[in-house]
Amino acid sequence: MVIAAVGQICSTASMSANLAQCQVLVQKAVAAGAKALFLPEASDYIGSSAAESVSLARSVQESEFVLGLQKEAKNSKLPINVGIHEPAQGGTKLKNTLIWIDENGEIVQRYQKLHLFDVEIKDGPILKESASVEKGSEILPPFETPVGRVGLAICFDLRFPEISLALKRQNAQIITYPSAFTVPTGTAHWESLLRARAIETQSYVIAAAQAGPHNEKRRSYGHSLIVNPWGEVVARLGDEFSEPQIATADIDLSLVAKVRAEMPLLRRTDVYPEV
Ligand SMILES: O=C(O)CNC(=O)[C@H](CS)NC(=O)CCC(=O)C(=O)O
Repeated sequence: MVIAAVGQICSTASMSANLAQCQVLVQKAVAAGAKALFLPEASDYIGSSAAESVSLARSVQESEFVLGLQKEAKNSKLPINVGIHEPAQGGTKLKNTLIWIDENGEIVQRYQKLHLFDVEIKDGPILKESASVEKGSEILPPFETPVGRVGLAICFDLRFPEISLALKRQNAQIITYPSAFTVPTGTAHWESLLRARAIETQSYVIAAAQAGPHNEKRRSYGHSLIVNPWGEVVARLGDEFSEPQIATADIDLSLVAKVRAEMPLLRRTDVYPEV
């Protein structure tokens, strides 16, 4: 068994303050004996407008946030999965990406969010991610890590089971959903969707969440979770945002194998398409 840590922060437009929050979480994860730390979507910053978000984006070679976390990973020998922004080609948009920094501080995997969050909910959030973000175009194959074989997805991707099913078919044992869910949609759907993805893929689901007010206009739901392949919540945080927090869980890969062996989910791909 190995311990995984899920981290919860409240990012603002200040990259240095956000890095400081993540540094606290690295120390907490190391103290808890974790072998990997999972951080939320957009940990580097959350801007108060599309224009501000685009103007803050830096390449990983020039991002004080990413360089700082690489140093932390290397010094602590702790792999870190973290959501960031990167400038897209042309300079008018950015990419919403998720990187895996290994225990040597190297960026070894990168996934670009496939589904963008464009919503107009009456009395609820109005957000148009596609105005400032370029969508990704591929599912990243799962890769080996000290906590198991990890498949990457981000936030709103959670609502599209095709990605998690494809990752499971490619042998993922853990699926990540780093997020910055809105409060109304999180209240209604967050835990149900995460548990459903864990149950139907018979995988661990690790979902690090942004929590609390990022600026005057925007607030996130929090409630970071780790769910086991039987659908049980094995680590949970609340909506706290006053200080960065972690929760940890044992990742038991023999449980993944047991659940899959006891209840094989054999797809009828002769009837519906395989994803
Ligand atoms: O804006 C940034 O910098 C970081 N990106 C986000 O916070 C994204 C796009 S606005 N948030 C979501 O996808 C929330 C999804 C959600 O809440 C749901 O599916 O219900």
